[in-house]
Amino acid sequence: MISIRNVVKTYGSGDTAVHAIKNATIEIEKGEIFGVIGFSGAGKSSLIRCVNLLERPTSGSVVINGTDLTKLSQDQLRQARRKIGMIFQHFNLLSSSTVFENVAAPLRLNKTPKEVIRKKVTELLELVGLAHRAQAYPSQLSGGQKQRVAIARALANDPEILLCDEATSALDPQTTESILDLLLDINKKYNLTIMLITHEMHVVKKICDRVAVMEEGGVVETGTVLDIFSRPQQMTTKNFIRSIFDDQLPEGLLDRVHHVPGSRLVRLTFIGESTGHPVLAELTEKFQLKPNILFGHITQIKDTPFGYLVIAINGDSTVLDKAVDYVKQQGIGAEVIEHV
Ligand SMILES: Nc1ncnc2c1ncn2[C@@H]1O[C@H](COP(=O)(O)OP(=O)(O)OP(=O)(O)O)[C@@H](O)[C@H]1O
Repeated sequence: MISIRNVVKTYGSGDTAVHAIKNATIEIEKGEIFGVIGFSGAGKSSLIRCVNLLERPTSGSVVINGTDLTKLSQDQLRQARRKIGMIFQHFNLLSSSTVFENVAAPLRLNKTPKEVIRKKVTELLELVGLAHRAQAYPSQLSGGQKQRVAIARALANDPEILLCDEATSALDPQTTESILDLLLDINKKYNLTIMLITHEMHVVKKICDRVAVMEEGGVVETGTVLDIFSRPQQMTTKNFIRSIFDDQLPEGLLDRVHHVPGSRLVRLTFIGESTGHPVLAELTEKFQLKPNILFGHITQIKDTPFGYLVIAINGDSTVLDKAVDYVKQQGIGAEVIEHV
């Protein structure tokens, strides 16, 4: 659906050149919610703006449904962009137009008949829960309501793709939740492909199917959100996951574990059904171990329960090896993070 191939974006030239995207390749499937996460300056905004050519890549291609946008004429590009809606962190609404007129704007540009516009805008405002504010002006709305208007406007031309540039970064946590729920809703209802950029792992955890992690202009890791949470490879990814659950154990606690010879610290990860598995009881029953829980967290990644436990076990090393293997056979991730 969206193929970002070897995209490079350099601003300026010579000594002052900024290499915002060094070489990014991402494939996004139809109907998927794909997140790009990275710290400030990683190149996320530049990347998402290259998808609809708000920024033209310095090299590389952006292929949407088989068409390379970088090869289109201005007129063809205008046509192609109709199928790509976009929302922004600061909403970008027309302040002197009503909510109705903001949503109608893209349709008026296409010279859509008045009656069709009235019907479509009414439908969209109902979808985003703002039918009763059609005659209000943006200044009379809350941030969440403004973003709802922006979403309605982005959907006016029945796009196949919605690009979200830090769409919830200016909103409080509760409003963020409701906007993310709305995005999930429209993704399901219209099988809309959504690409979003964010610096909040919470956003990725709640709505994304897959995620790419960006660092210094490059994509350093890509995978399903469950994979990324259960087996993060890069330090940046681990740091983002720590913003959701910080498994750094306090020094004092580690010291105590370090004083018990033959101890192992094991990180267990439970996904889906395995969250219901009484594995600690089994370690006691089958291996006569006495697991000591040092850290635990259970959460939901999109629709799937995800649990995370750090335990200390000690005993004979052959028994500990067998116990760890047994846990893995039960479909539970088990990674020995420290031997004492
Ligand atoms: N129009 C521009 N002209 C020159 N440099 C730019 C421009 N836009 C972005 N940059 C630079 O490109 C790099 C990547 O910026 P970009 O905004 O894409 O990153 P980001 O990950 O979205 O960061 P943030 O979350 O802070 O917006 C930064 O060093 C930035 O200063």
